[in-house]
Amino acid sequence: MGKEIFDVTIIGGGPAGLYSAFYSGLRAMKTKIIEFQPQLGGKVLIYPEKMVWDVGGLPPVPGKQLMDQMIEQGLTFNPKVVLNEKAVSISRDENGIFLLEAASGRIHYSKTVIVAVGSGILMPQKLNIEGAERFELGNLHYTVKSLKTFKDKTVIISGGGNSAIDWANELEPVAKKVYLVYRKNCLSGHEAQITQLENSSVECFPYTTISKLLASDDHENISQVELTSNKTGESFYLEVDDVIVNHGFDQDTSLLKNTKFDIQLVDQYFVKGTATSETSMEGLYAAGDILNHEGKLNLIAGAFQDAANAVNKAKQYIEPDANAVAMVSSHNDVFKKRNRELVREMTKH
Ligand SMILES: Cc1cc2nc3c(=O)[nH]c(=O)nc-3n(C[C@H](O)[C@H](O)[C@H](O)COP(=O)(O)OP(=O)(O)OC[C@H]3O[C@@H](n4cnc5c(N)ncnc54)[C@H](O)[C@@H]3O)c2cc1C
Repeated sequence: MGKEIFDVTIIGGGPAGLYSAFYSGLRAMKTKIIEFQPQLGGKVLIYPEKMVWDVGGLPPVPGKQLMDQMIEQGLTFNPKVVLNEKAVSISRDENGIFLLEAASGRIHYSKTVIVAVGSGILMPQKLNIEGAERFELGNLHYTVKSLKTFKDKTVIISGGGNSAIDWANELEPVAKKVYLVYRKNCLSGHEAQITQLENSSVECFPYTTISKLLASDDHENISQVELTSNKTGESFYLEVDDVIVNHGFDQDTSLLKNTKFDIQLVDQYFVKGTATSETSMEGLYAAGDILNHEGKLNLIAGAFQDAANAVNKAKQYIEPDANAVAMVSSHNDVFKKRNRELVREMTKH
């Protein structure tokens, strides 16, 4: 089978990658997204229940809804989406075509590349207890997908960082009882969140670790946890309905280090680029949290701007006579047919 060459291949399916895919379709380029996770959404997958206030033009919106809308927009022009695919290195052939090698052994061919890998591949640090993984389909959670799941439940949260504290505070009014266990004496979170926690009914166990998980009769769920004090070595048991673990994330940032040409990096990770998303390699652009430049805004709003700039540069790289920027959507012919359908729908009632 001949190799299929795309105009733009975007590595990373978070906000920057998704908006790049939308904009690339808008500029009529053949587009592919490669994403390691089994789903699109990027870091927003970590906070589906948190309210996001600072995306321009949107009233406060839960992360999940924002993510769903970004995915819908990103897929407007039907880019090819390759999930469960880890890009491991980038090289170029003698004709300047980029070769993206994946862990699966596949090679993706592209005229241009947009690196939108955010903070790299994030995997939650798992509970270090033998056999714990068998409860992951039951009541052992590494993220809070929906607060409702924990309504009137007895929940234990393990972790002393920002997210663990946030979850404890958010679950306190929803759950029957919330316990928080952490290895050290102090919590490392925002002052206001810690004060809220201290004034709540959340019961905290410092210097404590979950040392054992005891299964329910069906063997699928945890019914009790054994907690051990790091100071005295003494153990005790708590009956729980759910266990939430937030021990941070393992980060795989190897892609740019394995890349077969020099890309200028900042702090050995971030791509040193321009305010218009160019990197030190022609034809290769960056967008979102991975990009570093003087005007960089590490927000979703900033990712959108980087993405549009990256796509505009990619378009001109492939077609030097193309306009530097795309027509605004209200005047853009590609939306004419869709607008007619939308107006018909809006005026139906
Ligand atoms: C808890 C939390 C709350 C936040 N709240 C807000 C907020 O309220 N407002 C706001 O504007 N911002 C917020 N942010 C920041 C915002 O989420 C990021 O700025 C945004 O997600 C960056 O998007 P991105 O596409 O650059 O990167 P990411 O969202 O990190 O997406 C990168 C994607 O690339 C994939 N990837 C990485 N390496 C590879 C590889 N080698 N091969 C294939 N795929 C790969 C990853 O799996 C990931 O899906 C928050 C962040 C966190 C952690």
